[in-house]
Amino acid sequence: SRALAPSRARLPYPPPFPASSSFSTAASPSRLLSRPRRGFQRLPPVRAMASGNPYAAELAAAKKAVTLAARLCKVTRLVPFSPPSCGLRSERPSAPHFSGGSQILVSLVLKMEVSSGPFSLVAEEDSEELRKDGAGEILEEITDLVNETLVDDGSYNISFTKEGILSAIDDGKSEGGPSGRHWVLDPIDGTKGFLRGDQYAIALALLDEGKVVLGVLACPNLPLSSISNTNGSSSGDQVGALFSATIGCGTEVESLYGSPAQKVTVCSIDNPVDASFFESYESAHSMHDLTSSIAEKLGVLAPPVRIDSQAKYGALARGDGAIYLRFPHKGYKEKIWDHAAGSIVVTEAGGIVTDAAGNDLDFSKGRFLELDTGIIATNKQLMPSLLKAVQQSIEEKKQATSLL
Ligand SMILES: Nc1ncnc2c1ncn2[C@@H]1O[C@H](COP(=O)(O)O)[C@@H](OP(=O)(O)O)[C@H]1O
Ligand SMILES: [Mg+2]
Repeated sequence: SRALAPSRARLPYPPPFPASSSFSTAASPSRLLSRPRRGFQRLPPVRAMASGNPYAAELAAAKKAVTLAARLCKVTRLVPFSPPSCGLRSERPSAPHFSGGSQILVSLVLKMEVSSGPFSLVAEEDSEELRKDGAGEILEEITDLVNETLVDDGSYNISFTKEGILSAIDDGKSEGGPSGRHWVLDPIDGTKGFLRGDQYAIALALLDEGKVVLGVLACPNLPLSSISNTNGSSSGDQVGALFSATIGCGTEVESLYGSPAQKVTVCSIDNPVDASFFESYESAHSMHDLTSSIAEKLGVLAPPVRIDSQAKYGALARGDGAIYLRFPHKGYKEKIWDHAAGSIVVTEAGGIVTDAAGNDLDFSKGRFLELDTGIIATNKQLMPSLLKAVQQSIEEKKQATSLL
């Protein structure tokens, strides 16, 4: 086992986990994990900056948490060929490892870094599958993934047992709501994109008294330069973008692997003819026929840019495109973790995010959003004509359906 780096955790060790038996100081046995070392540096210790940002400490913790989770999501494992004498090959753990591992890591880092008040996390994963008979191996592998990511970073002199890992994932069971502070996490948003090797995001937001006050989006496969007029794939460009926004302080983007943060703003296009729009890659997630009717009414000429996950909100926030349209099929209920971080990243960049009736999104109602039909986002100039086109297209679709 490896020597652990000296602790840099801001809080006294051990951190405030429910059961003290849930962590140990010994690293778990190595399971031949390896990760791409793109010149990873230890992430700086989190400290509140005198920046005039009332959520500076929370923002720094959130950025650290999603950056570590993004590293975990890039892990490959070295396994022996068969026969073993043929050496080792690289293999990716399966998707549940990454999603569970990402949620656990974010939960642990936030708990270690943000000490004020009770800890509440509204997140997608729970431990039900991991607690089942026969899930021992996957739990062990997730535990190793988390511990090795923490050890590699070197910020924390700590290693978690399986019970500590289960308890960290269960921290995500909060119902959120209108009062107090709640972290909101999608540990891997855009699972389909993740599985295809396309776009995905680790999306983390903070609700304070029912309002989103902070959001970070780690987009490990998103090019750092604009993806306008592409399908979100990189053509040799540097990938790995980290968007961050705090209420009243604007939106920034930086490299996930370290670069100075730069302010971003939505595009200033006011003629829809010059606009392009983002939508889900998956037609099961958003009605492509409806969005094509909206685009046609607006006079948008460019084809849709279809990419997975809240990377769309990030791309919109830096002006890669002008409009985001999302219209799930009837009966689908949106979850807050699919939009909380993305929405503030766009609004702090000067954009507007509403439902199809033009109402602001309300994140204070628990784990789900209550909204009218769909979600749209664009700049202030285009919103009035976009809303009109949306409502006309929805009306036409309703009438066509009622005739069937
Ligand atoms: N039938 C459906 N309609 C709309 N959204 C759906 C859906 N099934 C899953 N989703 C949500 O759409 C998200 C992905 O959005 P996008 O299409 O923009 O990539 C998924 O996030 P996860 O991948 O985190 O589960 C999931 O929450
Ligand atoms: Mg999601």
